Amino acid sequence: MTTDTTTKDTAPGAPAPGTTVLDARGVTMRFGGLTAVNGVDLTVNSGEIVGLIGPNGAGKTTFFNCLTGLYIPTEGEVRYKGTVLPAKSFKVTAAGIARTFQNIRLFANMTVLENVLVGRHTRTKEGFWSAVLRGPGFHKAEATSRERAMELLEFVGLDAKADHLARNLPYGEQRKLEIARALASEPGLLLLDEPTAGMNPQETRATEELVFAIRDKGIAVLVIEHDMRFIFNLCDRVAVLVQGQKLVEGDSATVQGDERVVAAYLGEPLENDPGAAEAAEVEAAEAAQADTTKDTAAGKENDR
Ligand SMILES: Nc1ncnc2c1ncn2[C@@H]1O[C@H](COP(=O)(O)OP(=O)(O)OP(=O)(O)O)[C@@H](O)[C@H]1O
Repeated sequence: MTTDTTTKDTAPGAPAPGTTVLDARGVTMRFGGLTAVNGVDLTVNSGEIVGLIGPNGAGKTTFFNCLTGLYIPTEGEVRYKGTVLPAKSFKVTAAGIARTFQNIRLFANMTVLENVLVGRHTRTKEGFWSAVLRGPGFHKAEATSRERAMELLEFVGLDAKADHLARNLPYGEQRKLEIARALASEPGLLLLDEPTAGMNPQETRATEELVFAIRDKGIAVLVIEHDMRFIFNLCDRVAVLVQGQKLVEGDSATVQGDERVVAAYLGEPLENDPGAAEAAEVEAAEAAQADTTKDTAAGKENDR
């Protein structure tokens, strides 16, 4: 596990160490009669990886949407570095919050590099006419953007595939590309919505390392995930949402040991439950072994 907290390679949008980056207070989101998120407080500080977990339908994605300007909370307030967030998602991105989505949203027919360049648009000052006239300012900005995009691709391990079409990447690499694109807006806070969904154990492990490396660049991270092993390995702090409300918040050991959390998940097996597959495999192998032993014993009986 990478635990190096040096910030020698600090990202441009990274906040000063130890500051509150995100401060959500009393966030409530109602859809008609349904209260999807109910008075949730959550802070994320610089240098922190915070996890948001909860059963299906607990309100995690809705809460994320309230943090990124996709939804305007019915009640409550969200501040980023002390300033109340604007109500438009592109302004939230420009302010310094970037996100990935539960369902990958890449430009499938664009190259890997182009996808990252799209993510840089909130950081390029060159306007429409500059782009049309393609003057020296445009070319310089374009060269800088390409250079930064390639750096980010190298960071996530996709530089060799810069010219591939996004749709031709394997699933795990598409998720990495989404992260590179989000980083292209030079965020101070990165929100990851189920970054390991559909990944195999090796890809999940690589994603864990990538998130640590992002944190080591000074970017605060808030992550939703159903894979508990991933969350508890990764996060400095974990908040548990149940039916729209924050039930518990604390470090991994505190949350894992909280009876209310265990109860909230009862009746709904954890997705990617750590060890469940292996346990099933061992049980099956033991059962098969028992059968073979029985057959052999029976065979020996018959031989007599
Ligand atoms: N746009 C919407 N309109 C109406 N209801 C919604 C909307 N978005 C979410 N909901 C409802 O709000 C509740 C919370 O949903 P949400 O997707 O935020 O949960 P979640 O914790 O992210 O679940 P999952 O882990 O399955 O992704 C659910 O009951 C859902 O049906």
